[in-house]
Amino acid sequence: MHDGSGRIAVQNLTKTFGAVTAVQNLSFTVEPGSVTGFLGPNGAGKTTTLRMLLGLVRPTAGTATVNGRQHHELGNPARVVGSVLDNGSFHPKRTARDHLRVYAAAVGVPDSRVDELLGLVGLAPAARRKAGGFSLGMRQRLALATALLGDPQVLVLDEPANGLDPEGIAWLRQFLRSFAAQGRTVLVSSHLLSEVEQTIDQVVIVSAGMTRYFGPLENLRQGQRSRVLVQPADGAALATALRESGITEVEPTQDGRVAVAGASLQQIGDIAAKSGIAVYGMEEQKADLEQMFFQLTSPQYSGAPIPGQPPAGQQAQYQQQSLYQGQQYQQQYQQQAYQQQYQQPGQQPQPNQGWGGQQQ
Ligand SMILES: Nc1ncnc2c1ncn2[C@@H]1O[C@H](COP(=O)(O)OP(=O)(O)OP(=O)(O)O)[C@@H](O)[C@H]1O
Repeated sequence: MHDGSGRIAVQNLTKTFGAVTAVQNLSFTVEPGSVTGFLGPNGAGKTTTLRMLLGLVRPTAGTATVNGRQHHELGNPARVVGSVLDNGSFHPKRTARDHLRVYAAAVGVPDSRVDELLGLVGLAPAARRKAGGFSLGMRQRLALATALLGDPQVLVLDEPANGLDPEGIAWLRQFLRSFAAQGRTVLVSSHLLSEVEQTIDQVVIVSAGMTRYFGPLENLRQGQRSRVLVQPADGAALATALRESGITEVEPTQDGRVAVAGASLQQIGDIAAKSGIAVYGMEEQKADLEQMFFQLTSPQYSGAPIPGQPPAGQQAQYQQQSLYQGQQYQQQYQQQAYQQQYQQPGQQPQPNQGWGGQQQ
């Protein structure tokens, strides 16, 4: 028997297709009661992972389970996990209603459920139209209705916003949130953070078939706190003055400015004025989650070592959550770039770089 938890657990999952490693030692968990985004660029291995979770592809190594069981062990899987992996597998001559009735019979639910779901996904007016003439967005809605027939505890959707109009996207967002609010589990893939950012509360980020981050989206946001870039006459003196005032997140930037986190423009200006340090400019940099996402996933394209990626074979321990880790790797990466910049012939560190040895 499965454990009924609604938990998705992916452990050390690997899939190779000949010479192509689509998924490499991937580990993450998805808890019930939340909407989890499964994010990564094209070709990152999202669909392959979901297909392994749904028993459509056999893993080369590792496991992907729902309720502690692999898909083929779930009994009547449609009652446990509903999924939309593609939206084109309808008999083109069959009406939406007939399509759902065929599946309802297979799952073992009454026809009344079909009409209920047609209404829920907004397809009631098109119930007697043939699916072959449906738009992409209508096919998405029909696919979702099919996934929901068995009233599953877990919903797995691959790029569900594809083809939906803005109204459809807003509806889907609302629907997924209320589904999760009932204590159910939602895993939804996308290659665009902006597309799912308002829907999800947890996130799994993959790149080149490997887990880059998983945990609350909020942690990722906090890691991208706003900061103020200050152009002072004397960076070292400003850093000292700020630290003496209890503002400790201060570091020099590559362009000779001072980056300050955890303080407002006004606070910094007041401290500088009190200490007699001239300030020629201040700029507030807002947190940019998209940028963070891009930094986490872009090495897939560049072939560069992935910051935050543990050495091969240690990914199971990498696991999650720690944005702190992510930040560390990011900083390490930035520092390397910084060092490389000044290692180039003819370039010297600027005089106000690295003061106080405080850069973290
Ligand atoms: N059946 C297959 N045979 C060979 N290679 C495959 C197969 N399925 C997937 N791949 C390869 O595995 C890698 C991951 O593909 P996958 O479709 O899982 O990525 P994805 O993250 O879902 O991408 P997208 O956002 O573009 O859908 C790609 O390099 C892809 O070409």
